[in-house]
Amino acid sequence: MARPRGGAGRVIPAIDTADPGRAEALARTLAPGCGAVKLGLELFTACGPEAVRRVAPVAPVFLDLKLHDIPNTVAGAVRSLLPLRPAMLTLHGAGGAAMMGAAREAAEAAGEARPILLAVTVLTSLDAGALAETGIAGGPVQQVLRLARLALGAGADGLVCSPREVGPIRDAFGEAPLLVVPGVRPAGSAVGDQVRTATPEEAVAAGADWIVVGRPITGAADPVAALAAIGGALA
Ligand SMILES: O=c1ccn([C@@H]2O[C@H](COP(=O)(O)O)[C@@H](O)[C@H]2O)c(=O)[nH]1
Repeated sequence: MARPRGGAGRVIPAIDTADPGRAEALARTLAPGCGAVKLGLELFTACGPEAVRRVAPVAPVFLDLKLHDIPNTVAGAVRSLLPLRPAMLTLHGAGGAAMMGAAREAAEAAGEARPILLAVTVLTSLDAGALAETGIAGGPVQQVLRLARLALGAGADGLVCSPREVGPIRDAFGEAPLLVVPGVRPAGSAVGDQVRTATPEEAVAAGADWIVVGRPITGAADPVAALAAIGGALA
């Protein structure tokens, strides 16, 4: 999947539902106005690979399963997912270099069709206090940069981070890493459980390649119009 040049191609709607019919229908209506669609844990735990098979013919799939286990197990999970031909796949950077290296090695078996491997850094729902409760002092930016270095050194193609860390990552690592950014909220929309947020325009201006937007699109009265309004305002 090529790096987007701007506009609607930068937007990845997060389709969080347990209903595969709704997922497929949303993907069909949103696909012409976006770069890919994101399917995650809610759909996959409800319906498994079949849900991905239904959506994959409609739009490139960012499969956000956030794999996090011992290296052998994660490598096996990546091998099992390859037949679904996801365009992008996530694993947790906190799983460590050996785990991410094993995932990369397993993904290589797909050759040209290898999914983009993205390391999730610090979840966008965590602030400094919540992160400290997990034993990590120093705040999100420091931890994101630490995990970014580890992940990029271990073979990840890019990172998932909040809009707040995009600038520091670009300063530290330049243009090479692909940056996929959730925690994005159009001005005036409900933040919900997201904590480290910014607007779509702010995220892209900071250097995000793709932005992930879920509920502000899927919960809108007119999801196509909501997506178009976001994509249309982006550089
Ligand atoms: O740090 C992360 C990593 C992944 N996500 C996922 O992105 C979407 C965001 O949905 P919204 O409705 O726009 O909040 C969701 O699927 C998360 O699992 C994230 O938010 N933060």
